[in-house]
Amino acid sequence: MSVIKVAILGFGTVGEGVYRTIQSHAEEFTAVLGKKVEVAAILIKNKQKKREVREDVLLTSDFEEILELPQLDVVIEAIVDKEPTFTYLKKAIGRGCHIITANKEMFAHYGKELLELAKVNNVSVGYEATVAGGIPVIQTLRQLLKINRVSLIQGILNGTSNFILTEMREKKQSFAESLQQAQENGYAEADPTNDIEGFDAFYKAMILSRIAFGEEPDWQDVERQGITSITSELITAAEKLELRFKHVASISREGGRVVAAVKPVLVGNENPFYHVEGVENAVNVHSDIVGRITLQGPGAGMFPTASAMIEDLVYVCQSRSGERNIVKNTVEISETSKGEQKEYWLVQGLSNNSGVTCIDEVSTGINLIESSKKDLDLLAGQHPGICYFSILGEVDLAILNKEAATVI
Ligand SMILES: NC(=O)C1=CN([C@@H]2O[C@H](COP(=O)(O)OP(=O)(O)OC[C@H]3O[C@@H](n4cnc5c(N)ncnc54)[C@H](OP(=O)(O)O)[C@@H]3O)[C@@H](O)[C@H]2O)C=CC1
Ligand SMILES: N[C@@H](CC=O)C(=O)O
Repeated sequence: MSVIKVAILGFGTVGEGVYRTIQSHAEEFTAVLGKKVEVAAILIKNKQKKREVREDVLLTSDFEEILELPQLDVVIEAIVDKEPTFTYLKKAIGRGCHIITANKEMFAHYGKELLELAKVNNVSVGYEATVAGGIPVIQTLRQLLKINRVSLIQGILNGTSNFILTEMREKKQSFAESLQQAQENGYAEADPTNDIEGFDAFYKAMILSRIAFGEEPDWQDVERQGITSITSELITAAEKLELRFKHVASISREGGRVVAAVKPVLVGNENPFYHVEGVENAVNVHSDIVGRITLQGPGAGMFPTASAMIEDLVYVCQSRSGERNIVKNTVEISETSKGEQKEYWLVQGLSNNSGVTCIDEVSTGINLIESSKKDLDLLAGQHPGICYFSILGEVDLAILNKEAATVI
């Protein structure tokens, strides 16, 4: 029986998960592909560290040794940083290998080049694991995009942030304790700033934007905010309003251009994101024929991510070119959200004489207010201590037992 020879770059949470899954699901690969899949080599940084791999696997810290293997069909990349990753993958494509990556930072920056290069070299690129861990969102979007016109994508795209927010709320743990737990579970990036400051979700949003809308917004125009400003006090105040903090990326086409934002928002029980807890991610796709669909599943971790990569392994072995005939059918959403209309916000740090309509002081120094985004942005520009979070959907004001709003 012929064999598909694979190299895995990286043997951390993801790389080891891919290796172990290839061993544990050997029969399924053979049944689906009609060929055996064999890991020929693994690239690591630290050669002194003990790894549990078969003796016939080449363990090396020199990528050139991998390129020189007599047979190499697929390179599966699970290392960190843009470089040397991009260079390695270009070389792999040049050698005629299909490539599969989990590295969203690298792919958000260089995905376009890699896809073009792959096309020229008649090989395929799998990047399902770059967005939302184990959820097959990229394959689903590819499928949806054939006829449906997508208008809006919203997603909880970072497992670490969602895990931290859940732990803080449910277990009353501190931010630092919750982050440490996420790191121990293998969810966080090597530099967790990427998770908690929203860079990771931003990269994922840009990858989704390219698939769904055929283009990305200007990166400078994307509002990116992480979860570091969310304190236990804010979480408790939100709970009093029966709301939960979720870190949400949204991408849509408005006014002839693609717009995106990545930031924490508040959602109520009626919102599908309300019940997305722990390391789970979820992606809502709004499109004209099917309406709204929600995909939900584990957004990080060893085997969920390995699942996305080994499904890609089947995909690249069965297809012969990168991006095939995707027609970018998208539709504009109406321009109602230009920041003019009044919305509800949870705001911390307002001083008296702010001139805003306060519905209630939910906790000391934390107010529920009604304002347009434009006015609030203006106020925050004048008073940099203010932090504010928009509430998606309705707020049940009956919870507050309040007669009337006041201007403060
Ligand atoms: N963790 C997760 O849940 C998910 C992670 N990803 C992405 O997958 C990638 C890997 O993440 P993860 O497994 O968590 O990371 P880890 O830090 O657990 O592992 C990284 C691995 O890459 C190796 N490595 C790093 N840099 C180099 C280099 N320059 N040359 C050779 N080897 C290198 C390390 O070697 P050594 O062991 O010797 O230190 C290690 O084995 C990242 O891009 C991440 O964004 C995507 C989806 C989910
Ligand atoms: N650090 C990332 C890992 C998966 O992409 C996350 O927490 O979502």
